[in-house]
Amino acid sequence: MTVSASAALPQTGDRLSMENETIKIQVNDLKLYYGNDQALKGIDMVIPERKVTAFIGPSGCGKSTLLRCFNRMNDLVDICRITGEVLIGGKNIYDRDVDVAELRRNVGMVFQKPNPFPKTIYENVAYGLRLQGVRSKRVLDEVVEQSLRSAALWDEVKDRLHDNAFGMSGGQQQRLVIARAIAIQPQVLLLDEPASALDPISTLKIEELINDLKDEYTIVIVTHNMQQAARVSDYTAFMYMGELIEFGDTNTLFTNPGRKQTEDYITGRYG
Ligand SMILES: Nc1ncnc2c1ncn2[C@@H]1O[C@H](COP(=O)(O)OP(=O)(O)OP(=O)(O)O)[C@@H](O)[C@H]1O
Repeated sequence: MTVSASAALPQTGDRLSMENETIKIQVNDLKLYYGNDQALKGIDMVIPERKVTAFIGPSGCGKSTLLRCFNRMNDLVDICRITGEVLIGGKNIYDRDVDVAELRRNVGMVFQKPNPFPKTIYENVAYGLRLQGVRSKRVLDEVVEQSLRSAALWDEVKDRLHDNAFGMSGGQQQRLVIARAIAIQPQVLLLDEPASALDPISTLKIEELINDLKDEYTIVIVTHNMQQAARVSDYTAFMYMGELIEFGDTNTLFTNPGRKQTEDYITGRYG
C-alpha cells in the first residue's frame, strides 16, 4: 500500500521527509506490557518499504520487543499484553482473523545467534519450501541456488551443499539463516543484532548483504552498534525507556539530532 507518510507521523515526523517512500509498516499507539511492566509506551511510527530501518538505544529500551511485535513473536510470551495496531501492507496484524503462521512467512526473522537446523546446507534453505509442499527437485535446486547467491554464500558452499550446516563458520551460518529466510520470499526481514556474535570480517559481509537485499526487502535491524546503524540504514529510530524519542533519516539523525536524548546517546554520554 502507498500511504502519505506525513499523515502517519504524529510523534516524531516534524523532521522526517519521506514523501517519496512507500510505507510498509505503520505502528499506531503500540503499548506492550510484560506483566505489570510496560516495555513499549505508545509507539507511533512508520517503516518505509525496501529501505533499511535501524532501531538503536540503550540496553533494555525496547528495541527487540518492538521488532518482535512485527511478526507477533511476543505472542509466545505468556505474560505479554499488547494494545494498539501494527499495520503491514495496510492490514492490522493483531486482528483476530490473521493467520500467524502466514504472517511469519511474510515477515522473516534472523536472530543474534545463528540458528541453522541440524541438516545439510541444502536442506536448511529448502526447508520452508518443503513445508509449503514443494516437491520438484528442479524448483528446489533453483531456489536453493538463488537464495544462496542472494545471501552472498553460493561460491563458498556450492561444492558442499550436502554437508551439515554446523560445519560452517559462524558468519557463514548467519548468511545461511538469511538465505533460509529469503528462500520463501518474505516481504519484510527483521534482523535482531544479526552481526553481534560475529567477527569483524563476517560482520562486514552481513552489512554488505543487508545493503544488497534492501532492493527487494523491507529490512528492520536492531543494533547496539551505532557505526553499524550509520553504515547500513536509511532511517534510524532512537528509543529510550520504551519510547520512540526520534525517528529520522540516518544521516540527519547522526549528524544533526533533533532531541537532546538522541544527541547524548550518539555522543556516548549514556547507553
Ligand atoms: N520475555 C520477557 N519477559 C519479561 N520482560 C521482558 C521480556 N523481554 C524483555 N523484557 C523486558 O522488556 C524491556 C525491554 O527489553 P528489550 O529486550 O526489548 O530491550 P532492548 O532494547 O532490545 O535491549 P537489549 O539491547 O539489551 O537487547 C526490558 O526491561 C526487559 O527486561
